[in-house]
Amino acid sequence: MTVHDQPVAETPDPREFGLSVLPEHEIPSELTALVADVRALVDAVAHTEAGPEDLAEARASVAAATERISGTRRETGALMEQTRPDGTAEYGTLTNVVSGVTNPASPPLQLERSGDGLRAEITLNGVYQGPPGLVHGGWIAAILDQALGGAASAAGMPGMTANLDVNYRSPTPLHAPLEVTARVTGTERRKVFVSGEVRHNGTVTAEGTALMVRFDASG
Ligand SMILES: CCCCCCCCCCCCCC(=O)SCCNC(=O)CCNC(=O)[C@H](O)C(C)(C)COP(=O)(O)OP(=O)(O)OC[C@H]1O[C@@H](n2cnc3c(N)ncnc32)[C@H](O)[C@@H]1OP(=O)(O)O
Repeated sequence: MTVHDQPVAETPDPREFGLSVLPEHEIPSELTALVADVRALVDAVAHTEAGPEDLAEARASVAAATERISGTRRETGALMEQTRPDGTAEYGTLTNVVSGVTNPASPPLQLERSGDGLRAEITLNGVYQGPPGLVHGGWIAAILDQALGGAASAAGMPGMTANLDVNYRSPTPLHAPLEVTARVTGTERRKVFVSGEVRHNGTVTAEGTALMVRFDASG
């Protein structure tokens, strides 16, 4: 069976594409807690005014921590398998730079099924700064790309972004709750058309449309 033959609601098993898959329950809670701590560390480093002594001590602690956990490494590109309430499986990339649950370089973006697509609430700290006090437009595009690709994937049509179009309607603030939404708006052969928005206090700050081209599993 190819991706093209599958019913829209059924998410293809990434193992069919040669990707490795880790069930969510096998990710230690200590790892997700460490990811949150490292995000806080990145924010602290970006904004610290500490003196040389404290900085040198912090650097030694970070080096020791890096050494401690570097012995074994997971394969890049591994996917996490979650079980939906109806018992079927759902997949997301573990180290994805926009929403990877084990990647502290990603913002804490957790997209969930909602209505006709996906939705997330996220607050971005100063690490994601572009203009003073505002979110960098590149990160807004990245978050929209992830939401749009995720919406296609959640609808059973995972693929690659062929085209992404973003309109920035109003400045997107840092340190403020944002709502991200995305949905599939149409399909044509392997083409999946998606649209999505970022909102603050109900006002659209950015909107995006994308063309996702479904993976060709036929060979
Ligand atoms: C299973 C795994 C699940 C994991 C999911 C977790 C969620 C992850 C969410 C991640 C989110 C983040 C996602 C990321 O970051 S994805 C990373 C960024 N994207 C890329 O790197 C993609 C690079 N490009 C390619 O690989 C190829 O060009 C693709 C695959 C896109 C198409 O090459 P392919 O050889 O396969 O297909 P085709 O050429 O036969 O074209 C097919 C159809 O598409 C039409 N077309 C093609 N390009 C364009 C274009 N630019 N504008 C308009 N139309 C275009 C084309 O005319 C044709 O139409 P038609 O003749 O049918 O009418």
